[in-house]
Amino acid sequence: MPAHVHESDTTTDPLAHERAHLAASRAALRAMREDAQALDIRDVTANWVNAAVLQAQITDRVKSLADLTHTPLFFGRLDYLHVVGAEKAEGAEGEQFYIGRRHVHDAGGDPMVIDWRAPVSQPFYRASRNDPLDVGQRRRFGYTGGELTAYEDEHLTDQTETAQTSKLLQAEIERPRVGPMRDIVATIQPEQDEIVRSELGGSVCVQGGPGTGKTAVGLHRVAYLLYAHRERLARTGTLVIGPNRSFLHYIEQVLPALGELEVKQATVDDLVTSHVEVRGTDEARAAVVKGDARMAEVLRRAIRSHVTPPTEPVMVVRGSRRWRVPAYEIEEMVNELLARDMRYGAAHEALPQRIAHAVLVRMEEAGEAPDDRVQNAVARNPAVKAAVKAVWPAVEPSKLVLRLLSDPEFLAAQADGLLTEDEQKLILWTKPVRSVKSARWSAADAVLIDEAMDLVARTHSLGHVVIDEAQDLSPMQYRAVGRRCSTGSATVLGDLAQGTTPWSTQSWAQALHHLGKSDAVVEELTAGFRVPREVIAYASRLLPVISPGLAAVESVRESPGSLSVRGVEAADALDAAVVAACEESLEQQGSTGLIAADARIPALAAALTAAGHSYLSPGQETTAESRLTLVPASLAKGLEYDYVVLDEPAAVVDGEPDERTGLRRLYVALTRAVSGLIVVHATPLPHQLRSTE
Ligand SMILES: Nc1ncnc2c1ncn2[C@@H]1O[C@H](COP(=O)(O)OP(=O)(O)OP(=O)(O)O)[C@@H](O)[C@H]1O
Repeated sequence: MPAHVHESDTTTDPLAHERAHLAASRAALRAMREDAQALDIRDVTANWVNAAVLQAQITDRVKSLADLTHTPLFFGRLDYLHVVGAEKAEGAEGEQFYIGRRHVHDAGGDPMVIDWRAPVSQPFYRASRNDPLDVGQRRRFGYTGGELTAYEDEHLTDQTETAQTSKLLQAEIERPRVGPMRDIVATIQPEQDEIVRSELGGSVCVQGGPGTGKTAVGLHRVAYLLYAHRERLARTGTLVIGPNRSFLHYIEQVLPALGELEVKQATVDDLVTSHVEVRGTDEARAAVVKGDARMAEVLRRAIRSHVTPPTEPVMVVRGSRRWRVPAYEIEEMVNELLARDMRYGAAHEALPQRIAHAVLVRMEEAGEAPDDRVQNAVARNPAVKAAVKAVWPAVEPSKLVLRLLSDPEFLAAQADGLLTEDEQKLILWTKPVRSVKSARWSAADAVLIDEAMDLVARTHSLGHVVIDEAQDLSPMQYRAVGRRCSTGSATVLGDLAQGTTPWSTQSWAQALHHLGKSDAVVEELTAGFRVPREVIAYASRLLPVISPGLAAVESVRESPGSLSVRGVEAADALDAAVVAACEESLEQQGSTGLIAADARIPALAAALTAAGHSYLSPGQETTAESRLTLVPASLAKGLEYDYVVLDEPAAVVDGEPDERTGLRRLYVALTRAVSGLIVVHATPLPHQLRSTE
C-alpha cells in the first residue's frame, strides 16, 4: 500500500479537522499577541532605562508573534504511539503534535503548535520505517497561497506500506524561485537535520556539491542553536559569513522568517577592514603569499622584534629616596613575559607593574609600608615609562604591517627561513609609502593588520560563526575568522570543486587547522536539491579536472529539467542568440539568470537594453514583474535561478588566471539552474565539457 496523498475535494473533507486546528491555532496566536501588546509595564519598572529595555523586548515579542499569511503556522503532524517521555507501556495513550515555525499555545497553556526545533519535533525529520522513533504516523501538509489544501501520510510502523519520495517535498523543490532564498523548515532531510541539530560545543564542516543545501543547512543550524542555547548565544553573539554583498542580500530573509532577527551577517572583508580603508589590489601571486599561514609567524616575529633586552637599570626617585632595579632583573621580567606567550599589548601593560612591584619590595625591605596606590604611582613614574618604552614599546599594528611591506631589510630579518627571497620581493611595495592613511591597502593587507591586532590584543570571540563558501578563504582569512570564534564553535560550509581563488582550500583538514578547529567533524552532503539530473551530469564532466576524487551530486529532482547547448556559427551572432535564449526562458514561470564572463557583461547589457529588456543585478530581489538578472560569473556563487542562460563558456574559463580556476568558475556557472540551462557559444566549448568519457 503506498503512502497517501489527500486533496481537499470531498464533502466528507478529511481536511476539515486540520483546517479547524489551523483556524484555532491562528486565534490562539492572535490571543498571545494581544496579551503581549496589553502588558502594562508601568508598575513593574523601577526606572526609565528598565522601562525602555522591557518595552523593546515586548515590541520584539509582538513582532515575532505576527501571523504571516504566506507562512503556514504548521506544516506537519506527528502521531506518537505512546505518551512522550513516559515508559512505552502497553496501552499508553499516544499524543499528537502539530509542527510549525513557532510555538503556539492555547489559553490554558497547552501547545497547539510545537516549534520545529523542540526535541519532540525531531522525529518529524528523522523517523523512518527502520527506526520509527515511537511515531505511528507522520503527516505533511500542503498549502496553496496560505490555504491548507493537502496532506500526505506515512504509517511508519506499517511494514506493508512502501516508502516513496514525498510529493510535497518534490513540489517544494520544483517551485519557482522568485524572490530571496526561503527557509526549508518543512522539508529538511534526515542527513541535513543531523547537521542542523549537532551540538553547539562542537564545530562542523560540511563538504557538499552545488545545491546540496549547505547554505540552507547553515542558516537552519543558527536558528536551531539560538533556540537550544538562547541565553548563551544572546550574550556571546552569532555571525554568518558569506562571500559578498549580493549573496548576503539573497540569504538575508531566511533567519527573520524563522523568527531570528538578531543574527549578524558579514563578509570576511567587512570583519577586517574596520581599521584601514581598502583601496588597492594585489597581483594574484602576491595575494597568495600574503594569505599564507607562514605570514602569521612572520608577523609574530616582527612584533616580538620590538622587545629589546634592557641594558640600563631603572632608577626611581621618590621624595628624598632613590630606588634602583638592575637591568638583569628587568631582563628576567621580560623573559618571563615572553615565555608566557601573552598578547604583546597585555605584556606592555604588565611590565610597568612588574617593575613597580620590584621597587615596592625594596621599599618594604627598607622598612616602608607602601600600598597599591604607591605601586600604581611608581608604575606611572617617568623613569619606569621610559624603561618600558625602550624595552617593550607600544606597537601600532597597521604601522607594523606597513614597515614589513615597505622595508626590505626588516622583512628579510623577520621572514628569514620562512619566505623565500622571491616571495619577499613579491609582497614588498614597489613605491615608497609615506603613511598608514595614504597607503593603498589591499584586502589581503587588511587581514595581515587584523592578525597583528590580535597579536597586540585578543580579538573578541563570538559564540558561533557560520562560514559559507569557505573554500575560497585563504589560510590567513581562516585565522581571522577563527579568532572570532576562539572560545565558541563554527559551522564551515563549502565545496572544494567550487574554489575559485588562487589560494582556495585544498583539504578541509588544513582549513580547519588554520581556523583553530581541527577537532571539527567533517560531514558530506551528496543529494542535490537544485540542479536537474541532466544538467548536473553535464557540469560533473568537469569534476575529474577541477577536483579529482569528489563524487558527483545525485540530483533528487524527479522532473528531468532541460539542457540545451547551442553553437552559433558567427561570433557577431552570439549576442542576439543569447538574448533570444533569455526570451525563451522568460516565457516560462520563475526567474532567469544570464551568466557570463565579467568581461562580457557590458556587451550583453547593451544587447538586452537594445532588445527592450530591463534586468537586475545579482542581489537585487527578483519579482513577478522583474525576473531577469544579468550575472557576472564572478558573482554567481551561491545564487540560483529557475532558468539559466550561460554565455560563452570559453570566455568564463579565460576570465581566470589559470585553466583549473577557469573550469571551476564554469562549474559554478553551470550549476545555478533549477529547471533549465541553455548554453550558447560561438567559440568551441572547453574540451572537458565536450567529451563524455
Ligand atoms: N531539504 C530541502 N528541501 C527543499 N529544498 C531544499 C532542501 N535542501 C536544499 N533545498 C533547496 O535547494 C537549493 C540549494 O540549496 P543551497 O543554496 O543551500 O545549496 P548549496 O549547497 O549552498 O549550493 P551552492 O554550493 O551552489 O552554494 C535552495 O533553493 C534550497 O532551498
